[in-house]
Amino acid sequence: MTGDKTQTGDKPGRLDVSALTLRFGGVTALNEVSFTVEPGELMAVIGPNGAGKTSLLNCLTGVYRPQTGSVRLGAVELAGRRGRAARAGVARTFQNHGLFTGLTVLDNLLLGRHRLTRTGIVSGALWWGRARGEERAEREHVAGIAEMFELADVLHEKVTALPYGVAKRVEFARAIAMEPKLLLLDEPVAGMGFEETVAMAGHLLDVRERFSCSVVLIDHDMRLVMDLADRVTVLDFGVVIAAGTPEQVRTDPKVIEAYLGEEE
Ligand SMILES: Nc1ncnc2c1ncn2[C@@H]1O[C@H](COP(=O)(O)OP(=O)(O)OP(=O)(O)O)[C@@H](O)[C@H]1O
Repeated sequence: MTGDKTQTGDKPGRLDVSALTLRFGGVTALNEVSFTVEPGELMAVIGPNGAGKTSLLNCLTGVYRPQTGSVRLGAVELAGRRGRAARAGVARTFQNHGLFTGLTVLDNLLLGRHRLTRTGIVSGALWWGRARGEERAEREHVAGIAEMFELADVLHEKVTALPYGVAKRVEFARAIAMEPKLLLLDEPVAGMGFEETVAMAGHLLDVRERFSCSVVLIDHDMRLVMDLADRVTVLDFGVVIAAGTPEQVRTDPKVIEAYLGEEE
């Protein structure tokens, strides 16, 4: 079973976050947070330090169990259901990439495909021919993704040998290899220089053009956010203080006030 059938009319791949409240003791990290992301849409979630962005991502992946509220991806309820998110088609990148550093780029990308491969270990042993055929197809698929992310030259390198910016790109590519319905990007350009940031922004645009997954992007780089997002949700002390297009949010007095003193 992959999830609860909650109501008819749920759009596959639509993220529906509803009245999410998460407390840590006396701290309310998220307070009645609601928003939706349509398939193919890029939603940026921004806010000053401690606003609740990471807590939100952890609720979307079922790592944190909110006290109240729901997180639905299509018809599947994810809130508090650890382990269900990946099966439901959620892929996430991390602030400090979450790759297997001792493995090659190719193996990391193939591991991203694991959820999607049909032949398990036992059936693979029984149906060796089918397993071989599937493996070949997987390698070809992954090679195409590596090409898209300009990783073809480093496919057989171990991740540990790669510069940080390239490793972040590998992680992004691995998330795409999972063919996600919902892609969660946690500070994809953090720690990158200007050129690497521009390159990453290009890959983000590429992904938006070629795939129809819903995307939630968290980043402190306002230029990236404002350039790429279709809509922006602004959190402050766990509360949604503004939501709208980048232009609407940029000029919102509540947002300007929340960020006063935050800029370098
Ligand atoms: N595991 C935890 N235990 C207790 N309090 C927590 C925990 N995780 C987060 N918090 C608190 O919840 C609030 C929101 O934190 P969160 O890390 O989600 O904010 P953030 O917007 O991601 O911040 P940053 O931009 O600095 O990463 C903060 O007050 C934080 O101290």
